[in-house]
Amino acid sequence: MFAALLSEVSIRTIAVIWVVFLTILVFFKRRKMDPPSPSGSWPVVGHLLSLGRAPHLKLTEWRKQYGDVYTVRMGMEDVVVLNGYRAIKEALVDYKDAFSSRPNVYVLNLVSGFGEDIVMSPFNQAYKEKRKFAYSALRTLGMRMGPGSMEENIRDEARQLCLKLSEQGDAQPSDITDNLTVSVANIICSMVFGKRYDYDDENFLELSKVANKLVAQLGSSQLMTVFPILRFVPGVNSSNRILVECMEEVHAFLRQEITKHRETMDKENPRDFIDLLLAELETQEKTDCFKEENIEWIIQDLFVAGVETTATTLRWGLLYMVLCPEEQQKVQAELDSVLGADHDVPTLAHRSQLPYTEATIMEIQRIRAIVPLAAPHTPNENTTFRGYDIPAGTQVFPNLWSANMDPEFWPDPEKFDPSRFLDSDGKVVTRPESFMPFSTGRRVCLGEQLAKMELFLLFSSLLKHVTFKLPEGAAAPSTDGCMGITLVPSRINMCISQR
Ligand code: HEM
Repeated sequence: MFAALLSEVSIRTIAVIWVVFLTILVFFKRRKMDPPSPSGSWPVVGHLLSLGRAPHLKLTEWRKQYGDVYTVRMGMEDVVVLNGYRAIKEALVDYKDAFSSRPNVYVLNLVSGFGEDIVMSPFNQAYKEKRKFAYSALRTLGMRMGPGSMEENIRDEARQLCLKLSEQGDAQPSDITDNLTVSVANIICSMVFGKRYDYDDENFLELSKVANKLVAQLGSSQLMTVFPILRFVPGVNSSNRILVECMEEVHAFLRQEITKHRETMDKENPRDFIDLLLAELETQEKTDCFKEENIEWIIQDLFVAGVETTATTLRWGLLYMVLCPEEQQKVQAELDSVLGADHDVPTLAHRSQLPYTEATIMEIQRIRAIVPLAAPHTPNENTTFRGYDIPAGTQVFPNLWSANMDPEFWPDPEKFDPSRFLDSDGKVVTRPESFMPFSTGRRVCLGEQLAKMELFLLFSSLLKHVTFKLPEGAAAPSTDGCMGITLVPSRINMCISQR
């Protein structure tokens, strides 16, 4: 009986100790902390319906309620959204080792050769070598002086563009999107292929048509980005097929150009980006990180990431110039005072003497961040950020729009006001906080310097030679824009008068 009592007591004791132990364990074990998430997530679609056609606006609005770091559900997947300058900088700069990779997203993988390029490459040794090479090639080409230099190529395009607009005349209001796209594409062609194309060159027109189709298709493949399974659904998967066909055409063209370069190149005197790539390939073969197949994908990156972005920024610029004619006049007055009666297009040396023009370009990039959610990032491994657990592979969106439009840094953010970027001496404020059109950290835009050169030379040349106006009695165009792979303004017909 004693033995039975003992065993009952000890069983009870053991049970109590076990319960206490488990309670302590549960209490002290740190609970997995997910970032907060807005209500209204539906099965299968998650928050997609609430995000609507302007996700950057909804995500920025949710910041007020859910803070700088929160989660939204995109279809069946959780996405962490970083809002505001501080959270974005902290993640992409202070935690750069954690947040510099790219997630596994089917459509993006498809158009990047499954990470063979730079933009969508996971953060690894091969990425570092591709980016290092491309960065130094752009620098090498950018530092060349005189005829054939990057600056001279851009100035040539600026002249051609102004000439084209003067030929069109000002009788009929017109939209100049296509002209801008040709100019910017030709700048990349000069840099990559060592030659520009005439506006009516058949090869060039064909390539532009395919490239535009590719970009448009990418914009309309967003449903497949969220639900990759749709690529197996007959009928619905047509966009997948079109993407593949467009890419095959682009790559066939690129292969031809690469072959021609290989046959004619002189290693000692690289003419352009392709020559530099081919020369690099020979040295890189030793490390095995940077291979033949990367070449086409890196070149494709320069076109996909470098043409629509720059042309779209210029389109927003002209839209704000017609909406704010007093700002257009201020820029033109500054250009006239510095350039005088010189009819040629400005040079980069004029930049420091044209602070208002420079500030206007910065304001255009602030008020309409054309890549409002940057490109998706992901942590390489499970990461704790601001007390939240973010598993490896989770998509992370840096909401650049929320930084550029943050009222704490930019009072009355919807007001177009270039003077925000000038200090009390009228000088341009360099590196202002909370201004991130090119993102920040390790994956910051590779073409930032080139884009800045293009924006300055093309925008100042246009305003030096031409005044843009809305047709008499026309309604003010919307500044909402439409989200594709970039935030694009609607096409607007403008009166273009020679100055
Ligand atoms: C106004 C024009 C441009 C804007 C606003 C812009 C903006 C951006 C943004 C926001 C990103 C994503 C950064 C991130 O993931 O955090 C990016 C990446 C990139 N951009 Fe640009 N871009 C522009 C022009 C260009 C040009 C002209 C080129 C090259 C010719 C270029 C090449 C790239 C590349 C290669 C990446 C990927 C960088 C990486 O993942 O390491 N961009 N750009």
